[in-house]
Amino acid sequence: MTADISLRPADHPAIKSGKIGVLLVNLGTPDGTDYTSMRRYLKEFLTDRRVIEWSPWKWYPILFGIVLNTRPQKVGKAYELIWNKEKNESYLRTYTRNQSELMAKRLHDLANVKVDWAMRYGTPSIASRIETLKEEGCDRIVLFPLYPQYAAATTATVNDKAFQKLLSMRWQPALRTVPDYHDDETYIEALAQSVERHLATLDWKPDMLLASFHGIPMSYFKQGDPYYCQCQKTGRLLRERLGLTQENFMVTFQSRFGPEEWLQPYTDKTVEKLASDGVKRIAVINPGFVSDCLETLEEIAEQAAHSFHENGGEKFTHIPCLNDGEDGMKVLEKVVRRELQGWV
Ligand SMILES: C=CC1=C(C)c2cc3[nH]c(cc4nc(cc5[nH]c(cc1n2)c(C)c5CCC(=O)O)C(CCC(=O)O)=C4C)c(C)c3C=C
Ligand SMILES: [Fe+2]
Ligand SMILES: [Fe+2]
Repeated sequence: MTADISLRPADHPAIKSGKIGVLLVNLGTPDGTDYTSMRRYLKEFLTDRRVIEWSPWKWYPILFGIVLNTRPQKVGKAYELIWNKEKNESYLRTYTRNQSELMAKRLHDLANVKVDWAMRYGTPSIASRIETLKEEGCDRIVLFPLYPQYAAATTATVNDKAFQKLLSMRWQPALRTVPDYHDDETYIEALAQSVERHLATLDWKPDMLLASFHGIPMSYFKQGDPYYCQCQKTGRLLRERLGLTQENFMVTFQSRFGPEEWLQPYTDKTVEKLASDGVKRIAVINPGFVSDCLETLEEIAEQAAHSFHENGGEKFTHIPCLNDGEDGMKVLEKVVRRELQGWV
């Protein structure tokens, strides 16, 4: 039976439709480096149960009693060192916005597609961007968590947040979530070329290349998170493509948080040990980060470099993330076009 359009009340809202949205989502970032902005950001981040899986009964007294009183100042100072002063924002935000604008240009042949970006924590929120895409007529949305390797703490929490928004909508858009692309050949090639191009600008060659990924607690891995295995595979494919061996290439894990055991080997301890063992020249790449951010620019390019030199190392270089460069955009475009199949 077809609906009788004459039954439509005069005040029934006119709803646009027929378009497809592509929503790029990265982790998030504080709006400023001041205490209040940092605290707001960390509170949203660290109350996410996909990130901290401890029961709130155990975690909240520590979070609200200690962490949120001390960490905002400490991390705010670190953010200040890597703040994009020209735009007054973090680089993660700058790169994510640029990726969205560049993606829109690259998809110009698809007239019905609109591209936008959001952050899991902070602004612009996933809910606000889904709302806008829907208002603009998108009844289908490709949701792209910008993580090459799947982790519940990153990919799943982006998906959760999007579906949570859909819970409140009468006319939901169809939602497609983008899977990981940890072994995609365009991605591996882009990483390899970024290493080769960067090393060609130096007048020295590294004795060791570290591929440093963000860590997760070991318990998350034991419960079935595929993240560790995907990082290992990305690392192996990159090593093979670069023609390196296990003597001069290592996968390590950084950014430990809290007292638990995290994935090992730890990047900071490895950097110290390599220097103490007499390795003089190292390079570090962060294949799991689509864009440079606090964890790459401060923790690796600043802190790890400092610790390498303190312990007797001589040359340290950080290879930038793919960011909004041509090769990185090619990877993101390939994944998006693959996921748009059947819809365009
Ligand atoms: C238990 C805590 C954390 C888990 C698990 C975790 C996993 C995880 N994180 C990223 C990527 C990023 N993390 C970033 C910052 C950051 N991460 C944590 C904690 C966990 N992350 C904290 C508390 C912070 C904030 C800074 C700090 O207080 O140390 C960022 C940088 C954001 C920026 O604005 O620059 C990224 C990116 C991945 C990929 C991951 C698991 C796979
Ligand atoms: Fe993190
Ligand atoms: Fe960190």
